[in-house]
Amino acid sequence: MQTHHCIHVGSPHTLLAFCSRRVCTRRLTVAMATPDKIFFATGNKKKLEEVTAILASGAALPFQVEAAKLDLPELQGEPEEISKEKCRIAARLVGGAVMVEDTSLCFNALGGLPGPYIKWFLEKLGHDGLNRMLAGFEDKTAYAQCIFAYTPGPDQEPLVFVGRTPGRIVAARGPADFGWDPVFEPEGFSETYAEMDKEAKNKISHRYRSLDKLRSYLLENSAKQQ
Ligand SMILES: O=c1[nH]c(=O)c2ncn([C@@H]3O[C@H](COP(=O)(O)OP(=O)(O)OP(=O)(O)O)[C@@H](O)[C@H]3O)c2[nH]1
Ligand SMILES: [Mg+2]
Repeated sequence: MQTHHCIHVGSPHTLLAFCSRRVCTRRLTVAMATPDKIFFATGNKKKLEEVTAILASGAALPFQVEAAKLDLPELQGEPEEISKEKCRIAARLVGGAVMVEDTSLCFNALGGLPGPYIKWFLEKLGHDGLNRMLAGFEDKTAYAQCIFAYTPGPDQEPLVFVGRTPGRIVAARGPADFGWDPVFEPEGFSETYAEMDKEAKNKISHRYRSLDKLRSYLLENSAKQQ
């Protein structure tokens, strides 16, 4: 029997095994195991409520999702990179498989800003201030974006899943118990996120769209292991 000395090159969700023998061109693709438990790391109670409801409303998962209450840093840069780096930090802190998400609110007239910095804009300006930022523009359209990042462990590169819901910025309507929900009216609806039933929001939201992609990935990946 020949002995192959293979090196393993980690890509986000596969282990690619390349044989190091020059004559051998064999390349194996092995799906990365889905762990039994995945932490959802966030410091935001409302996000956790929505994630719990979205996961409960879909197909049964072959792994457990456990909340990890962490105070994760607010990073700057491109939204996908922010989410990935947040995920790397969380994976080191929990020492295992983890998912995080980073949420942006992007005004089209402002080239996508405030984007990932919406937390500070909302905190400093409030709902009225967010509306006033668009006072000089005809275009009040915006999109809500959620990017889940997932890694099976601290030594693996995170994968990202982008979910977007288009809409527009309006004067605040509805309960003010979650961030900018009162000023965001999703396209095709006459209610703001805040005025909608939780269930209705969770069927069309940026968070649902992103988490649904991650869920499909995890289900597919765990099916491959059966
Ligand atoms: O009305 C809203 N509807 C939503 O669906 C929603 N999702 C997030 N947010 C707010 O937007 C900022 C994102 O910043 P963010 O992603 O860094 O979140 P965060 O710092 O609160 O938690 P985390 O980073 O620990 O997970 C924070 O102010 C969040 O409160 C939302 N507001
Ligand atoms: Mg944050």
